[in-house]
Amino acid sequence: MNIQLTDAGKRFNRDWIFRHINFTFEAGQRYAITGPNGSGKSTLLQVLAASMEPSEGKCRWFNDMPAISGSNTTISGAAANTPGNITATGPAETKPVEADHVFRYLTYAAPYLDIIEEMSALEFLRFHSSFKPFQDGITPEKIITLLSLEKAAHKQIRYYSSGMKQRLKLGQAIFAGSPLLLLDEPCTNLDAAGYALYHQLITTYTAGKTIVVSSNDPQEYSFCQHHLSILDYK
Ligand SMILES: Nc1ncnc2c1ncn2[C@@H]1O[C@H](COP(=O)(O)OP(=O)(O)OP(=O)(O)O)[C@@H](O)[C@H]1O
Repeated sequence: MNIQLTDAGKRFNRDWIFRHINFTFEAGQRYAITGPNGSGKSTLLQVLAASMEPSEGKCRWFNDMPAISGSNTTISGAAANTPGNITATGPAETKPVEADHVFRYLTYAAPYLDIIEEMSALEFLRFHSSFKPFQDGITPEKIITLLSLEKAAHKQIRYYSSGMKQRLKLGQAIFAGSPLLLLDEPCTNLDAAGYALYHQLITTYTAGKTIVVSSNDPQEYSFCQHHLSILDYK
């Protein structure tokens, strides 16, 4: 997934959060959006996710993945070209993606996005995979093991600690087959072992994905080749 911002700006009421961003997020590359608290990192991430429209300028998306394999089962009526897996089966092609369809191409983990706490982790992952398939060979059971959540697999998520919930959020986002991975403060509530797990999962399971991390913590985005400072667009 390639994302192009052209003279993009966002304001809430009279306050401009950022302005005049001309920037392209290239497919398969890793980006950090940095800046102090309240500077607009999460707002920009939401614009990239098409969950928020820019107030001026444009945000455009292009799917330049190779042709896609994998199941396309969905609960939201997604079209047949919904990404089911990042496995290449044909030549690459570049197609614009409508803002309304961008959600089909991404997964997003953020402190302000809720998970369904009435479900167990296993139920939640199975539910999620019914409309956004995981990568080839990855099952909900395997994810539980990789996240070291075996003992709590059947426990309702509402009884999870904050760090366990964050592991689950990361697993749901990272193991998906979709080409765009958006992470807002991905290590929130994680301990040292959680940080290590995060880096191991990024290293092992995100080949070919476009990743954008919004963060103040260099440990969260140490693998990103490109940095975009929000303060440069005030
Ligand atoms: N829906 C909204 N309506 C009005 N103002 C908003 C809204 N969302 C965010 N803001 C304001 O926009 C500014 C940027 O917020 P944002 O959450 O993007 O910052 P951030 O850089 O991600 O901060 P942090 O590092 O604390 O997470 C803040 O001043 C915030 O109060």
